[in-house]
Amino acid sequence: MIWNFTKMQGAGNDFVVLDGVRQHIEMTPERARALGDRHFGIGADQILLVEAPSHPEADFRYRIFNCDGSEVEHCGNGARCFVRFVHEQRLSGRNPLRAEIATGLLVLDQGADGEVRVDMGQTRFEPEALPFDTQGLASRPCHDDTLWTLPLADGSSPELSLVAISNPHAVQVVDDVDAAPVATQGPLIESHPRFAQRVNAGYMQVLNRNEIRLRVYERGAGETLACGTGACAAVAAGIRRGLLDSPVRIHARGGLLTVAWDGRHLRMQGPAVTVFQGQVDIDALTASFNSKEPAQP
Ligand SMILES: N[C@@H](CCC[C@H](N)C(=O)O)C(=O)O
Repeated sequence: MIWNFTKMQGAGNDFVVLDGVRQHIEMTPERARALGDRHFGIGADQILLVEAPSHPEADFRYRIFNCDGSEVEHCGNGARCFVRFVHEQRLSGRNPLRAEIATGLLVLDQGADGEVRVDMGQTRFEPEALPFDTQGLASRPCHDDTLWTLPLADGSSPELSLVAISNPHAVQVVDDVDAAPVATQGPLIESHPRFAQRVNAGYMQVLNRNEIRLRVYERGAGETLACGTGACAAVAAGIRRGLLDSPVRIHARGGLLTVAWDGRHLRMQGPAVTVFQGQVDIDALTASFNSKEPAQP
């Protein structure tokens, strides 16, 4: 079966975007893994699927798959690419657009400058929202936030802010984001058994009250060049810790995002770029991906 696709990126966080309105797309974890693979597939951090909505107030349903095949609740950089895709493919001329995600409705607006602004929906901070098992763990109040100390197998014990932007985030503050142990400690946090649905691990360096540097080890994708929901989580955590004031400029390795927070709504702004379009034989691709040698231990 041949699928048309579009390759897109938002601040270097890259996507394969599929129109599931005009073509029949049956996504599976195996197909998402094959599409996302950087050697056997097209290569992407996430696969985005645009479908007809089930919610009466939504224009489209927006589904997200990590490159490990897991379907997830939200993707901020992907949300901006979703708007550009819908407009460029002439699926709709509406602006703003309303997109249905697993946890509710997003409102997305493309400006004349090409930047897309997203109202990121509900934000929660209580451990059950991620969920995170706090039993027996040390914590301390920090301004309006609660920091949880999580002992890890590498001997480190980061102090984490918990934020759910529909998807789960654990954010820590570091002195120098370039020296942060993202590649080694990130996976230990991501798959820690206290996070029953795994977690995105954020590392934030505060430059001043309106500017941070950020790296994120993403659940199901590893470190990406930028993470939109991670940026929102870091800003909310930084404001709750008393370190930041809205709006905040976020320097990720792949580009610049801006996030504003009024205590209720998080609004994110940033680029969304089409890279190329193509066609893929999904059955042939999945078969060749599945025939590769298993990774050596
Ligand atoms: N890159 C994304 C987040 C994608 C989902 C995330 N890895 C998860 O599993 O929750 C973004 O821009 O927000």
